[in-house]
Amino acid sequence: MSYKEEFEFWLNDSYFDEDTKKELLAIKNDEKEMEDRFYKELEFGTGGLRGVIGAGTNRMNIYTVRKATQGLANYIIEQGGKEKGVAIAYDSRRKSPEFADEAALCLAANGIKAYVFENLRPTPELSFALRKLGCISGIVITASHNPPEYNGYKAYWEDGAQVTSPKDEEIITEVKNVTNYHEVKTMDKQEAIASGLYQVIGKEIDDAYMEELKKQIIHPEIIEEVSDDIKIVYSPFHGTGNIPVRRILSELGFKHVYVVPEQELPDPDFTTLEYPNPEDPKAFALALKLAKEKNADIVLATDPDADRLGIYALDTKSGEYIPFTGNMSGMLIAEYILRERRATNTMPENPALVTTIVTTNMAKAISDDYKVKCIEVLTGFKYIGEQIKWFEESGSNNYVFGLEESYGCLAGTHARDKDAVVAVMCLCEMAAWCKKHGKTVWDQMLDMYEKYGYFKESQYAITLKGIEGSKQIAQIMDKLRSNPPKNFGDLKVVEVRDYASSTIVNMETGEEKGTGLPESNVLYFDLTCDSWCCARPSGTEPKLKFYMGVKGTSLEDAQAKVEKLTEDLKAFI
Ligand SMILES: O=P([O-])(O)O[C@H]1O[C@H](COP(=O)(O)O)[C@@H](O)[C@H](O)[C@H]1O
Ligand SMILES: [Mg+2]
Repeated sequence: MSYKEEFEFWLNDSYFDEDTKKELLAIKNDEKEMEDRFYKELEFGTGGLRGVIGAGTNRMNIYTVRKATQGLANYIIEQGGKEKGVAIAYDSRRKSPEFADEAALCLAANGIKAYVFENLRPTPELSFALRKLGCISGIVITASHNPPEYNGYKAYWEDGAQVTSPKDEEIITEVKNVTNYHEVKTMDKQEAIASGLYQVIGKEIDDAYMEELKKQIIHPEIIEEVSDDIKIVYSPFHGTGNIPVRRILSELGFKHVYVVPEQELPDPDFTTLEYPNPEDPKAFALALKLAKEKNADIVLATDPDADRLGIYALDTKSGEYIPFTGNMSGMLIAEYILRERRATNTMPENPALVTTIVTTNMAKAISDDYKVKCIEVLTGFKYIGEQIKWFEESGSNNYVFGLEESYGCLAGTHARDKDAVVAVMCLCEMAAWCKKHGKTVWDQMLDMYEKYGYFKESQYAITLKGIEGSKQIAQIMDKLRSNPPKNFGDLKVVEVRDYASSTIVNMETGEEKGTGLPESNVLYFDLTCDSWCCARPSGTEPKLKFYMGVKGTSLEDAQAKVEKLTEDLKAFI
């Protein structure tokens, strides 16, 4: 069907409700809007389905949620997993509880039991819950840190990680095969509850999740020692982190935790923020204000589904709060865990740290220092989750820590997705360790730069929306691919990795080798002087992302180098 036919179908078929039709009637003279809403179906990207809430096949609404779920249900049945059930969580976004119920009732109508959280919960808790309950699959209704007009659908499999290839493709095929909306099943909620196909979950899972988190604490005695002195400001950005983060910090004995009052309660409009993303410094305005009033040591914020953590730490010398990127906070936690596990003899045999191809190279320097293997995977925490599954299948427990540049990490294997609740906990333990040793978290970061090297990374993204935007993104990638730059300013391109064709080409010798990773639309340039840059279309937002990294001789030198590389890279776009 053309987009116009699809539009007419939604407008006229009895399957769609009156509000949906009203919404569509209002845009009937707006060709562009009509095309954007109907030219395709929402696609599974890095983090499942993600789209603007509204009527249309390319939007998040009860019909697209049900259809995706029918596809998932068909797949579950085909895989023989029907008896195991599916766990469902949702965040504080507009329509999140409704979409969660739609998904649950579609599963129930297919004879698959749905375990639905009583109210909002963090994404990592769902990852934990589905394994705890022995489910075949899991769903989180969330668009993570995207702007308020978005919602989404993260899909998990039995091992607790978001689906990767070939499962994602197999599920997508099943969803595509649902061509008739009338084939999508649903049932009455009361009936589903009465027949035992809709079960509400809550406290028992929360308690078990908290217990698992606590197992990651290495030095409870240090927390106790400094608990009177250390001050923490925290914001859940109107999302799911509020209750679990407060609870874990209080149970561990942290006494001075100040939650940003304006951002404490769920709010689907994220009224106090432009963009509820800890990557955005503007999102920290209220938290930093409170931190100054309280003279806090550290300032923490989690995104709405509580799988990303952003931090600022007080530099007592300048009196300023210093922002930490996801790479920096990830390294602080990684170094602490690796060091203290070595010191306490609690490191597993053949330990491994898992990072992604766009994560800081400091990860490699630290893991070398502690004789820990560093494994690099594609962008997307699901690939880190997949490694944990493979470790487990091989009968080992090598996994120590996993992190990516986009503010996500995971200590422990209770969840198979990034977990900002456990990250807050580890970060606060590390901050307590710093306090005990008379230094700030920023001092610790400086010590790490001095020891491992002044690694500095940056990101540059261009937002290109809609059909035109995705064409432009494809064109830029094609241009870079067909005619790869030989140098970026003074930095020479040593190797070009094209993850789409799984090849690494040496620019001097022409020698070719494989990337060893699944195919993905990513171009990576290895440059001279320990520098690199990388381009990839985002799988969750209409953006083309460029990542770069350098190694300097001092903080200032690294900063200048990364700025220069960013400018030189812009010349190719
Ligand atoms: O959005 P979240 O926090 O669920 O996070 C998701 O998207 C991020 C950004 O992906 P992309 O660069 O493709 O937009 C990924 O790094 C992350 O692993 C994934 O879980
Ligand atoms: Mg998130």
